[in-house]
Amino acid sequence: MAALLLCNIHPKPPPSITHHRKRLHLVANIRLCLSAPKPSASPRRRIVLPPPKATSINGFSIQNPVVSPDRHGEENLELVERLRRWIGFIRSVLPGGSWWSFDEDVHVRMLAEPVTVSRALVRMWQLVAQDRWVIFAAFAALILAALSEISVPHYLTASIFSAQSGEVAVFHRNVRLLVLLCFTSGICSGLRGCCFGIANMILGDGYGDVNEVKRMRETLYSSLLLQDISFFDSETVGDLTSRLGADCQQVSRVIGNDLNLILRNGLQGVGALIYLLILSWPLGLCTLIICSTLSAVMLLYGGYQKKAAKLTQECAASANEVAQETFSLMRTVRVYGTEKDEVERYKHWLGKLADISLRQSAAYGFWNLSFNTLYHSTQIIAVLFGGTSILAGHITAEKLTKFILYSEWLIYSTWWVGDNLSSLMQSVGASEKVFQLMDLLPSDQFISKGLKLQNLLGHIEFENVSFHYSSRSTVPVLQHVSISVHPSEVVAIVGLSGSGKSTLVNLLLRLYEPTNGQILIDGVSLKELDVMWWRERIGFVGQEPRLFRMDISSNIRYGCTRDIKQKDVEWAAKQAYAHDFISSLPHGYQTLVDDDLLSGGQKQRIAIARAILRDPTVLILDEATSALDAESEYNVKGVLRAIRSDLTTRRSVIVIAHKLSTIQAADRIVVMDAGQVVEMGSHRELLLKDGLYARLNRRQADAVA
Ligand SMILES: Nc1ncnc2c1ncn2[C@@H]1O[C@H](COP(=O)(O)OP(=O)(O)OP(=O)(O)O)[C@@H](O)[C@H]1O
Repeated sequence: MAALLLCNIHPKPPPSITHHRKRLHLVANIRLCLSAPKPSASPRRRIVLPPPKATSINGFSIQNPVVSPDRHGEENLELVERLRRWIGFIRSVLPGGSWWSFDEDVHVRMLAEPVTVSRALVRMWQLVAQDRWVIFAAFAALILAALSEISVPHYLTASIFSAQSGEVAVFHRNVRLLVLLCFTSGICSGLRGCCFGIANMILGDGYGDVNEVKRMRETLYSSLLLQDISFFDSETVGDLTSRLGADCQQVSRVIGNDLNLILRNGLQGVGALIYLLILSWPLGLCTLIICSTLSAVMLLYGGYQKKAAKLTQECAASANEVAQETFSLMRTVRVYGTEKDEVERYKHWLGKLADISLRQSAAYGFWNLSFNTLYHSTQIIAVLFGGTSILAGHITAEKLTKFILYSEWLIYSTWWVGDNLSSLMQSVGASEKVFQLMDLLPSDQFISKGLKLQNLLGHIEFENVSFHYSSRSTVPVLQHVSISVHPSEVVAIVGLSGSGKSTLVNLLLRLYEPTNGQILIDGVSLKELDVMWWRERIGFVGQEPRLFRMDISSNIRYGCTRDIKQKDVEWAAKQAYAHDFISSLPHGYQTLVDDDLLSGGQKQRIAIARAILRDPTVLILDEATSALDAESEYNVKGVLRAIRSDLTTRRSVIVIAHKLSTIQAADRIVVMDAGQVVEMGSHRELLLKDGLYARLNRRQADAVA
């Protein structure tokens, strides 16, 4: 009868089913590793084999057998070799063996101290604290459901044995209680699941458009967006999107899933243990010892899973990075025919992921093995000691049945706690990077409130500015640069590629800070100005303007804080000679574009329209006309001339150009070489000087001729 009850009432599935597939994978891999080499020589013919090659599978080195001309000797050697490999492999897969260690070349980049479980939980609590009522309701439902569920075996056994002994009143009372317990546990379990689900959604696992969902993703995203530009020089897009996607999802499972199940099973386990000790303390003590052993194995397993989770995270991010890069450079990949190479690059990381997953599955197998052995030990102990006690008349069959049911409950609860604890460890492992990124302080530029000048004239002065990028601190990019741009002046910056022209503009936009010297705007240090205010007054067209996946009108309006009407957008587009091509598109200004749907010249014209629409005091054009055809370039230059000569709007213009013909009319030309200003003057003055500018000019003229 006890066996019948055991089969029917326990609500949880046996642990071994879930990972059956993974274990098959493991077996297949081990078979692959140990399969004997195919017979390579017939008995009569002498075959000269190539020299033995060393092979390595997961760091387990295998030496191919040396073939002797003598067949018996050859077979013996082969047998010895196979035996040696078997022993080597068995030793490596035993707990603590080399097979279990993870690949060394997967580098986990750490930004701060590792996160402990308690710290991770505190951080998650901070994220859901705003909606703490959900968590409290979830815990209340959890406690009620757990208490109801744990009482079921008691009343079930009591009902059966009261029916057997013919106590009708007791039987009916027990059945009524059973029905009540079933209802309470059902309703409370439903409530618990719902409340934890909501908590999960708040934390970041939700995909609905419910208010305040995805708090973790939001927090992480805004923390990332407020970092200095140099941060993005060192982090890759694939890595960051991986943190925002898969890692946030993994972390958000903690409260809604892992913690929920750990608490439920923990509570039920403690209840079952108390009940067991009350029923029979010696038998209860035996079960407790077995459960403690299980807990010790569980802790080891949890630690291993945490490490595996971190490595999985790194490999997944690297695979993501490769895919992202390949997709964004798809045209280059296609033209150079490197699809296979890219697949290999991706496969490399997938291989590493599979490698980690294999070890995780094997660890899971060990964990299940320990569980099953210890689980059956409790049954044997119960039957052995319990049966003897029944025979001696110390306990009743009803008590023993209850004991077996509750000991099973206890051991399954321990198993579930262990299983969810390892999942919790994985989530904590994944949370490390997420929290470290969340904890990064925003760039100073967003914290400090700077000055806003009443009347900006646009007088720019670089005073002895030197700079190097922090990612290459030994390479000076700018050295002692001193330039001034007067209000309404057009200054062109020319020089060889890599001489630091764009860097100069980056400093003016405050994307980076000078390492030495300072930049003054109307006599005030740029550092003291409110950076958002300053950037609002700049119109910038970069070397390779990129468009957002939105309609053309929104792309032109992008970042403009003024109240803009559609006619203003069209005016700016006309000024940038973009109106005609926009109007010829099927949906005109409402055409959805992204970076790949327009030509380089069309994108440049939209970017110029965007800069003009801002009505900037300082206009910066970094190779802004490089992709324009001769006519558009001529027209756009005409617009720039008009903007400049418009006396009602005073505008300082900085133009960087490689085509020297485009900047001849500039008020001043600054020539740069290796991060230094080597010449300065008008086109005519510089030609007379016969220096670098004159040389570059001659070269370009020769190239055209
Ligand atoms: N984000 C960065 N991190 C590190 N080094 C950089 C970075 N950006 C540019 N550099 C380096 O700084 C130097 C100057 O680059 P910059 O882009 O300012 O040159 P440039 O004169 O504008 O070149 P080009 O005319 O080809 O655009 C180059 O050696 C470049 O490799």
